Amino acid sequence: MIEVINIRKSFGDKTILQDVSVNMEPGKTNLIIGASGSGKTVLMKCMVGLIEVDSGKIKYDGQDFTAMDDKEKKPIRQEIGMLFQGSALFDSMTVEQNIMFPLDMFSKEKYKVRMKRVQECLDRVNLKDANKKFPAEISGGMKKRVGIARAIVLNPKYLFVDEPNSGLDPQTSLVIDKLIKDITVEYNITTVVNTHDMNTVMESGDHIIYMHQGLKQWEGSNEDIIFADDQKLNDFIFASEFFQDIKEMRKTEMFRDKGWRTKKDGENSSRT
Ligand SMILES: Nc1ncnc2c1ncn2[C@@H]1O[C@H](COP(=O)(O)OP(=O)(O)OP(=O)(O)O)[C@@H](O)[C@H]1O
Repeated sequence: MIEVINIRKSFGDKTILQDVSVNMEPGKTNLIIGASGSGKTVLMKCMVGLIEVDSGKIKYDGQDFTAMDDKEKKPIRQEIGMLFQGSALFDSMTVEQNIMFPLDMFSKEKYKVRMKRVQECLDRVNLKDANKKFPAEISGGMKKRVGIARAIVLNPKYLFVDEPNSGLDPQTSLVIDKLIKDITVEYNITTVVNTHDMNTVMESGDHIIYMHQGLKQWEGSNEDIIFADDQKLNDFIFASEFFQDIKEMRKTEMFRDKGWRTKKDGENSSRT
């Protein structure tokens, strides 16, 4: 689990994060959502230590990451996998070499053992016949898969993903979302995803954190979001009439499927 406890961050006289606290749980896809400039990336960078907080704490499984020096942070950093926007692959390396890179840096295993692990990860993300290809020779969706394979090659306990669907078509986005979610559950990873994609929110959001002007405005699951009455959240997620209608339809469906009673039935709404 990653605990974010009362963190604050300003740049000059501009406050970016105002007293944010949140727990990111293992085996869950924890999504950070919010408008451009609301502080999502700064929050994520504070969590991995790329930006130093002004006050507050970040704890990794109970260990106070913010109180550690660089040497003390190293073992935790080795347990963090990262997937950046645009996948950030090395253009001059093949797919295989890209995934091997973290192992070359941190593993003392023999080449054969490392290559076996590379192949396992390639198989896990369902990438076939791409080992010897260069990033320029594969599609955006395949690049994401390579990025995911590289992010999990060291068996991370924590996975940070920035905008997994940027530049992908809706269908490929769903496949990538599912892959991230499946891997999270399978390896019990604490996954933190920064996203603008409402499909991701509705499909993979076990735990959603909505940021508004540097504050944690709302948190809950993709099911809770249907029933949320936070005006700012609703304005953000269900901005268009189309999405508003879908929300109402989904709400009605969920009431029906789960046997909840609605006010429409002439009774008080009740969820159990
Ligand atoms: N290193 C920095 N120095 C000064 N200001 C910064 C720095 N990094 C971020 N900011 C400011 O912090 C605010 C929040 O930025 P952040 O990148 O977290 O937004 P975001 O919610 O991730 O937006 P987007 O969805 O567009 O990526 C912005 O006003 C940005 O200009």
